[in-house]
Amino acid sequence: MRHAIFPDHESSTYASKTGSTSIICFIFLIEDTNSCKMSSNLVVSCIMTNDTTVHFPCLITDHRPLPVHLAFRGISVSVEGRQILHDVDGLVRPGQILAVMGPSGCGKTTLLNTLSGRMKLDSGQIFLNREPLCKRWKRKMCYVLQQDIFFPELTLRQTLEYTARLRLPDNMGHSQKMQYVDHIINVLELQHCQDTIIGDYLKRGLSGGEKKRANIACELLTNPSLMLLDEPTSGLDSYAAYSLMQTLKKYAVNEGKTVVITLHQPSSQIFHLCDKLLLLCNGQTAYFGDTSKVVDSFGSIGLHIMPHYNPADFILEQVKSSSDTRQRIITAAKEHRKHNDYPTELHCHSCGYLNDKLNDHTNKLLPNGPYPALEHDNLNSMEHDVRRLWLDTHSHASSSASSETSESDCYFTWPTSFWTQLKVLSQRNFHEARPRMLSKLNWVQTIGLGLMAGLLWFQLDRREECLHDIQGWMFFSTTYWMLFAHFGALSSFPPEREVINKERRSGAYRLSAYYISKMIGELPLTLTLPAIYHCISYPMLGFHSPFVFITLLAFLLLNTVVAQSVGFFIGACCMDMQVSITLSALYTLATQLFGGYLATNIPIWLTWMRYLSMVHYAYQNMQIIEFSEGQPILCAQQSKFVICNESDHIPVTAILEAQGAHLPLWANTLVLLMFLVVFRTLGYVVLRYFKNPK
Ligand SMILES: Nc1ncnc2c1ncn2[C@@H]1O[C@H](COP(=O)(O)OP(=O)(O)OP(=O)(O)O)[C@@H](O)[C@H]1O
Repeated sequence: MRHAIFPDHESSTYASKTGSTSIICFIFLIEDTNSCKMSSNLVVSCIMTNDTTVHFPCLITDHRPLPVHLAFRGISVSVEGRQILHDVDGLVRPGQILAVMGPSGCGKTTLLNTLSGRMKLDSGQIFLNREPLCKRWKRKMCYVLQQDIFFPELTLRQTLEYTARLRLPDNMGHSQKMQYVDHIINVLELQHCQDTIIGDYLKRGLSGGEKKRANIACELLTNPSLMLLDEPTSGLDSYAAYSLMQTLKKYAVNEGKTVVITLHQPSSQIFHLCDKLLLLCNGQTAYFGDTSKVVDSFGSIGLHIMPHYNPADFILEQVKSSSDTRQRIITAAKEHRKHNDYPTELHCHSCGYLNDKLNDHTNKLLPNGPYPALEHDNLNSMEHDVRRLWLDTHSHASSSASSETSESDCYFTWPTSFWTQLKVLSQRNFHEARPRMLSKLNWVQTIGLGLMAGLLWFQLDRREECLHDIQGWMFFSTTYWMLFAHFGALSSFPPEREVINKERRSGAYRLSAYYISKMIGELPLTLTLPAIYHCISYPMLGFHSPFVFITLLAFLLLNTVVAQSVGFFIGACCMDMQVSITLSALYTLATQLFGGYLATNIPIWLTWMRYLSMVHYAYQNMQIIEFSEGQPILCAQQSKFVICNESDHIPVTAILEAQGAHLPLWANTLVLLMFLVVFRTLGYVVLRYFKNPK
């Protein structure tokens, strides 16, 4: 182990060679400032490997490219009582690509889910640099899903910038984060499409291959040490697939990344880019070892490849052929485990590294740390290097790892503070929701409707004959904006939920920060259109005081925000859009029916339903404001109000009593605010405790 101090960490490349062995350098920034500035000192810890030149971008303390040595052994996983993986082993080192291959349904994705900590093991062990997999390691790994999940309206660059601001730590300056975005764009050769929107099936944006690269770029931003990629080449043409794999290979080698990738039917070029191969057959290991040796290994059991045949196609055909052949292959793979060339780390199935208390005790007695099995093995030079690497990174990874390590013991911190998350997510929410919520069509609809309502109820007199029309405008306005906000929230949630779940799974931010930022980011957008509508239609109706104008607007907006909260809650509860639409239709229709305008003589046993109607409270308050201010409502000659026998005008109380029981202004306002708080809180609780992505 050698250390060197470099005065200038802006230099992004460090390469050195000593004789035939080159040096991989892990750059650790000793923080003497809040951000990665020119004056900061760098400690470069150099560890011998037989790798080649290494290139590092300017990185940050928390995100130093800690190399990861991934070993898993005896992995068995069941889903719903069915065993998917049986006793699967594997090992991959920094700078290497491990390809997981096998026929469809053999358990490739399940294995990646397991390695990423998203699925529980029945038995087996997963170690990263000798530490059992735990939540803290999630920060050091990325999982690129098969599906490309993004906000379609954002450009590639905006997507990457928001991801960088959210997932890179606060002690990294903004310009550094942007520099890092540039670096990743260059690495993945995405310069030409960085200002193109991601797009979806409605609006064209990035091509399929560019989306795949964008997906990988988002994950690379966190500078993960371990990359898990689920079929990144599927759906790409052979050139795009090869080019992507080449980029990944270059990146893995240059930056010391450990890569595990599932592949369906790779070309022979892609196949040979992978260093290690784990071939699965019905969840069992059919081969694990060097990719270059698989054909020989199959040859040794009588399965010979024809000349010029793609080895990937050949081995897949063999594991899909007769059950006899499959059994032969699986038996040979089991036999291979006993050979000397099988990785030493995978030999011992029953002993743990750090979980095993006995080992732990022994380790304290051993000067070289907790890995007795290696001590006695005949290690080749690579094994020595790896062991040294393990011992070293182990000391950086966890100083407390000498005791039993469990999920709960692992120290986990968010990459950014709550306030950073709140700020960035609010901006992103605003940015992402603006084209959707303030679309041209929505503007046309709002202005058109405002004019229509204004013309329909134009300059109404304040007479009993017009009372029903004034109430009609109020009821229509509250109901329309209730429906608009409610269904808007409902339809925005399902597509967004996918992105949020993906980001939450990778531990990018707190749910609370997301939830509050959604309210903050979307609030101005939610309020804009109803405010425009009100500004157009109410003056046409008969503007009589600025106070009434503003107060009516306030209640219309409060009603809109409350309706949006109920929409979020139902959207959060229902994974199925059809179910949420049905529930929402029932609720909003009931809200209208019991609002107090369409039906005034509600059967006694159903009157309690009106208290569940948010429109009821907003409508009541609007009437209180409208009819208690300005000119009184004059009685008709044949008035239905008893009070008109004694007076020439109708007081507000008489108007409200005609609709049944009513509450004072403050009580209606309080109930509306309670609706707001209760439904927002319930939405959070559902997302937090019932829809928590694993
Ligand atoms: N949640 C689940 N419930 C029930 N069965 C499941 C579940 N997840 C996976 N399986 C089953 O486990 C097996 C392995 O699935 P997995 O997705 O890991 O396969 P795969 O090798 O990745 O397939 P493909 O190459 O088609 O993506 C399949 O038979 C699948 O039906």
